[in-house]
Amino acid sequence: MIKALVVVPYEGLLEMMKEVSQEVEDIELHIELGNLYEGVAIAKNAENEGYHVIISRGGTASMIQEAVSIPVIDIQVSGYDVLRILTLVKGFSGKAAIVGFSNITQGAATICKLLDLDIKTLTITKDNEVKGKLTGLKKNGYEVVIGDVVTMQAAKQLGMTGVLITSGKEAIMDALEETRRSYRLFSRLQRDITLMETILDSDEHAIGVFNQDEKIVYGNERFHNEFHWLNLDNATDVKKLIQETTLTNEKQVKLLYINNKLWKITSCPIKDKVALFFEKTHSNQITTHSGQANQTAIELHTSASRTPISGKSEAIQKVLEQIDLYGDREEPIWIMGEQGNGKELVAHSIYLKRKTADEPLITLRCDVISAEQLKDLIKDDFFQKYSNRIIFLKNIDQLNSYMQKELLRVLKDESEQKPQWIVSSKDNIEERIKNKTFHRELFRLLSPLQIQIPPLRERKEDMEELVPVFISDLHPKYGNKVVGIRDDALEQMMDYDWPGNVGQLKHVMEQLFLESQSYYIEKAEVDIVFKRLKQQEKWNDALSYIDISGTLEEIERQVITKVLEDEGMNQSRAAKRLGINRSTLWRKLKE
Ligand SMILES: Nc1ncnc2c1ncn2[C@@H]1O[C@H](COP(=O)(O)OP(=O)(O)OP(=O)(O)O)[C@@H](O)[C@H]1O
Repeated sequence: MIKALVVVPYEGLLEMMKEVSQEVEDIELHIELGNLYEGVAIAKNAENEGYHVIISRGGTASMIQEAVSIPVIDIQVSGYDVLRILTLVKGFSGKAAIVGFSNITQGAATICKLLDLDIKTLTITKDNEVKGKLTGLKKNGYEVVIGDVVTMQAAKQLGMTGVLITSGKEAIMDALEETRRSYRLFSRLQRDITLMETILDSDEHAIGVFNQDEKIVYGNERFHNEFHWLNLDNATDVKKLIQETTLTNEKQVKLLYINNKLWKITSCPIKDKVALFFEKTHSNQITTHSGQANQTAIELHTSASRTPISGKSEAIQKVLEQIDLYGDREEPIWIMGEQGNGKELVAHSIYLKRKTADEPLITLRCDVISAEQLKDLIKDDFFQKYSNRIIFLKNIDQLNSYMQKELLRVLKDESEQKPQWIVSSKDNIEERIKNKTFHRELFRLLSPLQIQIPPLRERKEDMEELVPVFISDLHPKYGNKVVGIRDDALEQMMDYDWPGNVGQLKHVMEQLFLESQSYYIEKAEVDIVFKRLKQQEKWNDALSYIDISGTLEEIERQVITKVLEDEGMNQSRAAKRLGINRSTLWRKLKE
């Protein structure tokens, strides 16, 4: 049974519709009175309530059509309706005109022409145009206006005679026939759409279709599940991809990192829209490794760091030459050096030399990834999938022996093509191989080319270049209050051993920059920061003896014991340092 809502703009039609509804059996007709905006509001509700079709008339029908997505049938003004009204107005004295939406005026104009009647026809596109048209007619001596409800209302306000074109039964029967036709067509289309939607919803890709303003117009179930938390409209990389696809009108494939996840996105132009297919790999499940807040195992650098490598030492000059040389080759490169020594920076420089297209550098954080995650990646053929990419295995020495073996299996698999590898590790790797904590074969396969970066303490002259570079790097962030460092302050810095190397120097420079009181960083300021640094080191040292795998009480006990030792077993001094009184300290030791 077809469920139709009839929105009638005037009462007479309501009565007639009620009469007709008694006669039809295949359409369930619900009739409501409502003109223009009222009618639209009623129709919108009906759509939500599951009506199949809406039937209305004139301007109200046109406005409803704009507002709903189910079929809207217009009770057309029939030739009989116009003839009926023209016969009526023939008896009127005074000039007459027909004013209304095109669905009323078009037919009327033809009939007037055929019958050679002197009746003017004026077409409106919006209800608010009626008043202006009628005012003009009145000025030109017209007294009678024929039209829809909206025309009647305006005529009344202007003191003109308004004649409503009412719909006869023939027009209503025609509309019902049209309702049946539209319903059949619409249900067939709806069935096809439902089938297509079901197919798209069962696809394992997340699919989103965007218009040229980068606004989403369709998303399959997967898309909404994956991205309900993400306002994709604002993801700049996605926007860029849509713009590029629109511009080139060509299919594009990109790896994008959206909210900590790696996606392979295929972007296709479809008429004036762009469809994005988001491919999910196991790597997407790689999120935070327990204990390492906010660190992801896979990082994607679409534009790798272009920080220039500074340093005038022979060691750094050699590194630069090696980057230049190895940048043109394809074999794996192993970069060795202490923590914070620029290994990642060197890896980025090599990537920038080697990359051929706009592909991102894929960094696998071996210090963050879990065995489970690595297994997932291998199972998902991650390394084969990205075999035309450059993959940076950062801190490879952090892999446990099981994970080393898994990786080795990938490397030894002759049947598959491999990505270009860049690897970084601490420089004690030979020692690790000797004491069998690192796999010799893995090292051999990944290190045909090697770059060794000596620690900063062995190339202190580099600090003369690094310090001003870091100061100028801080200007955009904190302003240009500091412009340099006093010679004696720099010397003081050079005396230090820098266990955290350039990364630590960079961090200390930031502290000095922020704390400095003048244009030049003074030695006294360096002293203060160093004092704090040494205190910190002492604590780190102490903490390194403390095993944090135990309960809070066990850890507390270890801290108390360490402080006590530090204070020569003097309980008063230890209690003071810990901010507790002596009896509490004593009690805690006894527990
Ligand atoms: N020669 C250099 N010139 C300019 N900046 C440098 C240089 N070496 C290192 N840096 C900077 O020092 C910081 C630490 O460097 P990077 O992260 O490359 O070290 P790493 O050896 O990979 O460290 P880790 O082993 O701790 O991960 C970065 O901000 C990097 O840009």
